[in-house]
Amino acid sequence: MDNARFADQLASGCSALGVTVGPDVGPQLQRLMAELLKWNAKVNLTAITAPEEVLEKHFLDSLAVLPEVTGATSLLDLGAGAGFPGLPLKLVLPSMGVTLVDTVGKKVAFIKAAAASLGLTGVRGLHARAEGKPETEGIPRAQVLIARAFMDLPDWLGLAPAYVEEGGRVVAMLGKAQTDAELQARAAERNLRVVSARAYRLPFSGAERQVAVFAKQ
Ligand SMILES: C[S@@+](CC[C@H](N)C(=O)[O-])C[C@H]1O[C@@H](n2cnc3c(N)ncnc32)[C@H](O)[C@@H]1O
Repeated sequence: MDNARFADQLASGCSALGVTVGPDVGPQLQRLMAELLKWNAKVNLTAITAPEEVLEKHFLDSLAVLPEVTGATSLLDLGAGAGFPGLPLKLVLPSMGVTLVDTVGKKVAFIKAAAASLGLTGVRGLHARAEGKPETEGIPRAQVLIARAFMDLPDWLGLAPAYVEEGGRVVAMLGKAQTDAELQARAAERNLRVVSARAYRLPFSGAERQVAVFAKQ
């Protein structure tokens, strides 16, 4: 994808999602895509490899949750894989500290290399398994905890509160939308409350997504 097409697709995708990004973000995302595709040719990081799909399914889907994340000083992305949604969010919110955790060493190695190549500060890639014991795992708590495609919602909500600072929130990016009643029920089981829930569609494929935010009762 050439520079002009990338810029055009990013602008129209952001506009469809109702999010705004600064002028530096496009070139940074292009560099991130180049790094991802270069690494992916050698080590399997993601099944999404067509540039148009990387832009939509990784980058724009990550940026779609900017409204839920903006204002946080720290973000913890559990099960970040090749860095989604944490890396694109960091590009738009550069003063936010971001920790990205994964059990797979090569994914964490990529996150670290990509952050270095982009000259990002305040990004930490952590090779660890999240099992609900942040101290023993060496995983820092954050104001906002986020995950995409990580665990089933009940398991995720069981694990998540341990990683959230007092007054913080849990952001769940869901491929399969839940009804309000289902979200309320899942939250109540874990002594959480639903702060917000919002459905959206990816701008080009029209694929359905949902983002739900939870806080401690
Ligand atoms: C389906 S991938 C999603 C990756 C990324 N969030 C995305 O949406 O592209 C799930 C990731 O979670 C990681 N993972 C699974 N269980 C984990 C755990 N307990 N702690 C940390 N990472 C875990 C896997 O290695 C995998 O990279």
